[in-house]
Amino acid sequence: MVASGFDGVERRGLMFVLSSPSGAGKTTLSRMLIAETPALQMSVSATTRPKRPGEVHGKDYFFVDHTRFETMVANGELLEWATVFDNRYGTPRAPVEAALSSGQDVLFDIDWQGTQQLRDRSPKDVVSVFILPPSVSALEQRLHTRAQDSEEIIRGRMRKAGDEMSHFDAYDYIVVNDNIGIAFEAVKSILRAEQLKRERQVGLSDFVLGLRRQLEK
Ligand SMILES: Nc1ncnc2c1ncn2[C@@H]1O[C@H](COP(=O)(O)OP(=O)(O)OP(=O)(O)O)[C@@H](O)[C@H]1O
Ligand SMILES: Nc1nc2c(ncn2[C@@H]2O[C@H](COP(=O)(O)O)[C@@H](O)[C@H]2O)c(=O)[nH]1
Repeated sequence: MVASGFDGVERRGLMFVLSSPSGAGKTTLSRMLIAETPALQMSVSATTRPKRPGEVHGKDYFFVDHTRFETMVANGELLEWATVFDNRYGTPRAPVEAALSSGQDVLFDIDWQGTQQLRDRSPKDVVSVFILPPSVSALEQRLHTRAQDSEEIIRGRMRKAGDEMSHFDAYDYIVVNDNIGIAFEAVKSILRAEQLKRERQVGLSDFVLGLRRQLEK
């Protein structure tokens, strides 16, 4: 729990999840959120996919081989895991649990399968946002502009975009990422509103009772 700034009022950390078809912009939005919200911790996933140019082990992902990934699964080291685009991806459990128990919010950039697993485990603590592209042509253009995947990989990701998008209705919020500034403001507002939800603020009853007592004096 973390103090909310008022005597006796504390807040439980929440799990803020962004999902989207590949290229819709969740990594970009995640980086913007982390840069502007010092108290928000990014969950760094483990993956068996090859490192892209510029990616840093331990910052963008923990790049591991299949054997290590399966060991992490067998040892219960992952909070959720899934196969996405023929690679394995999973969320290391320990840093997330440490952050949440100290009242810190955690940001996840994970697919629909992982979101479902987190929701099944902690339905009250998960806030999920699905990011949609403004059009299919914009999505394809973004994957090309990012210039980090081969033509074959881009084609594969475009083929699977429809399937990923079909899960939009399991999410709490939907944001269309056309203008990045507007999409960022929308995502930021969702996070702020969810942080202020009554049920996340522990000790409110006593706080209000204290205010009422002062009024009765
Ligand atoms: N609103 C936007 N307008 C134009 N380009 C954008 C916008 N949002 C993101 N981009 C660009 O689109 C590309 C893909 O974005 P990003 O890597 O954030 O997508 P992603 O959803 O995280 O993809 P993946 O699931 O493959 O990791 C990047 O080059 C990014 O700069
Ligand atoms: N279920 C999980 N999905 C994850 C995790 N980390 C990333 N992802 C998703 O994989 C795809 C592809 O990512 P990319 O970096 O290779 O482009 C994307 O949808 C991510 O959200 C995870 O730990 N669990």
